[in-house]
Amino acid sequence: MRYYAAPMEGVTSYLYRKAHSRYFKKADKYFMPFLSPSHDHIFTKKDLREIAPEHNEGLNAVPQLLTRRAEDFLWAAGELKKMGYREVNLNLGCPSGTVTAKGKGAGFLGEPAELDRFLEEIFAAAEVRISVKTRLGLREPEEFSHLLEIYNRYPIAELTIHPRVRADFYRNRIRTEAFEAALPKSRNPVCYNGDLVTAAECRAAEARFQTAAGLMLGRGLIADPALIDKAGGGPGADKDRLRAFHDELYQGYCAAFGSSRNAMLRMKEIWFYLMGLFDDDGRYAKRLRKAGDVREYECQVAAVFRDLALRADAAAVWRKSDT
Ligand SMILES: Cc1cc2nc3c(=O)[nH]c(=O)nc-3n(C[C@H](O)[C@H](O)[C@H](O)COP(=O)(O)O)c2cc1C
Repeated sequence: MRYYAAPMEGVTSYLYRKAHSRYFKKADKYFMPFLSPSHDHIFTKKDLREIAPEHNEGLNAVPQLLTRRAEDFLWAAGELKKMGYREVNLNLGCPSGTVTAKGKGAGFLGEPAELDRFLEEIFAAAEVRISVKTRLGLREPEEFSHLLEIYNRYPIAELTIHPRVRADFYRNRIRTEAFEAALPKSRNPVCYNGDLVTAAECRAAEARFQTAAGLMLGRGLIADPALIDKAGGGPGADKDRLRAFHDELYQGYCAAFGSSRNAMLRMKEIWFYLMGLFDDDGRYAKRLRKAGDVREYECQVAAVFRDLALRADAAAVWRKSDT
């Protein structure tokens, strides 16, 4: 089974991809957090840093676009092709209110006729492979049968399905049975995404979705960066490897931001998930979260590595706070 790293805005930057692939089993694909191509067809500095080929060397990195304008998608896909990318992913899953209000991300799923026209235009003209990351619908999982009819009209390189609707955000029960029903009906290769946190869960998904082209890991992989190693029967991470990974990432952010404070804030996003791998009753996580300056942050990180044992499987600590 192929394992992919999910795009996570604010978490899976190019520095994250680089450090992850250096210390742990490389994902077969790393999907990048979305870029929103602007009407004036200029990438921002931040976008350029993410997609720079030299920042993604040696990785199968896939840029993702969030837009509902075919013209803007085609411009960005053309630029990405010039940079050497062979696949571009379309975001049809983002549930954020500011995104869906503009009919983008999961919001686009509520306008199937528009979406069909958009897909027709981009598939007619794009010179790169186009993959799609979708939810089951905007409001109801029943919307998916019509959406799948539309997807089946186009040669989608890979259709990643996160079996929730927009209204579920990233919480609520995952609708596994809806994914299972859709899998044989897709004419395009399908990838599963959602709530895989332990190696046992990954292996169960492999067994249950044998015809799937891949499994995409999001929060579970941030919580346990060795999850792909473990799913393949390999060893988990020890504290030394995790510490080296942490330090490389932290130092990378300090250098890239020119500010250790901003680097600390970025690292706290990662710790929100990564604390799940440590046997903590909540006290260390709280101290880390509350660290007000860099010295305090570094002390708390040292304490976590010194005092806490690693769990065999990461705990999905984010479920408690309903992210
Ligand atoms: C903080 C955060 C940022 C995310 N950013 C993106 C994104 O940029 N593009 C995207 O398609 N999905 C994004 N997602 C969704 C994830 O890619 C994934 O679909 C979701 O977390 C469910 O998978 P998981 O249960 O394995 O985490 C994001 C999710 C989270 C929690």
